[in-house]
Amino acid sequence: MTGEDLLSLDRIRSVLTRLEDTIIFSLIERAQFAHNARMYQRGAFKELTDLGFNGSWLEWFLKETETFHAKARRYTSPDEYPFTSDLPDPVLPPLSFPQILYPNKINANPSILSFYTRAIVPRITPTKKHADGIVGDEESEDDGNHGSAATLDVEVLQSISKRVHYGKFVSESKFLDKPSDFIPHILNRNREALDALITKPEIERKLLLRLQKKATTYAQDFGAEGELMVNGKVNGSGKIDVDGVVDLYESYIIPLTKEVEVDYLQHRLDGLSKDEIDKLARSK
Ligand SMILES: C=C(O[C@@H]1C=C(C(=O)O)C=C[C@H]1O)C(=O)O
Repeated sequence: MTGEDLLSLDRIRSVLTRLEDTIIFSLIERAQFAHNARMYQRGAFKELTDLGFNGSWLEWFLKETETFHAKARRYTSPDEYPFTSDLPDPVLPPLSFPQILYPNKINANPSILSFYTRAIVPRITPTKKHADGIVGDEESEDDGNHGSAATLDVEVLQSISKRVHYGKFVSESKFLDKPSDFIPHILNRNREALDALITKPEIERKLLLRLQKKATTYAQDFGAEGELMVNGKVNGSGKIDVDGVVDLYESYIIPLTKEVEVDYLQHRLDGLSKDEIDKLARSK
């Protein structure tokens, strides 16, 4: 596949569509376990502070998992971004990937980790509604499955991270399609104009409709039995908060993908001479 094929917007969008399934299925799996709020609180596990690690249980899981994956050269791939900083070098020589993206250091994972632990996990995990109708408190919302739940959290986070950072490929594709549209706004550092250029409302609308259908179907066909609270009421039919999946995309994943697109474009001319920029602007 040539660099041009790899940057085909249709091909890139088909990868984004496929990642919807990965994200939904990993959310369904995570939703089988309790919120386990302690897992996201720094210093909540004495076993970790005794080891000298002051982060949360999930941050420790990410560090341990990503340390191994880094040694296996996972993060030399242009579509893989770690949540953990200061990872070891790969034990294998890096694979040679075609240089498709313009060199950049954009990593949106801190934002992804924050919205996932604060807004998504509490919403998609079961809230026990006790016989007296009182929703469970933090203590009762812990099923002790801290290893299984964190393993699934890492899977969800890795799939959301891949999806959001694919915004770089989207931006490179749109930029090369019409550099003259973007260059004036990059030079003027006009984020608003760049955001308007990359935003495709119809694509977003169709995506959210498709997502609603997928999440409903998958939840009915693949979710485990169980009553979950959705917006404060027991949702006996669904096995995952379908509205929560759509909201995840509408309120977090799409806006963050577009932020990555604009961040990428803002640095797309870094290091180029005036002549090189003028040549790009004249090309299309
Ligand atoms: C990803 C794209 O860019 C933007 C972001 C989208 C998203 O995150 O789903 C969808 C359309 C655009 O507003 C695209 O054009 O496909």
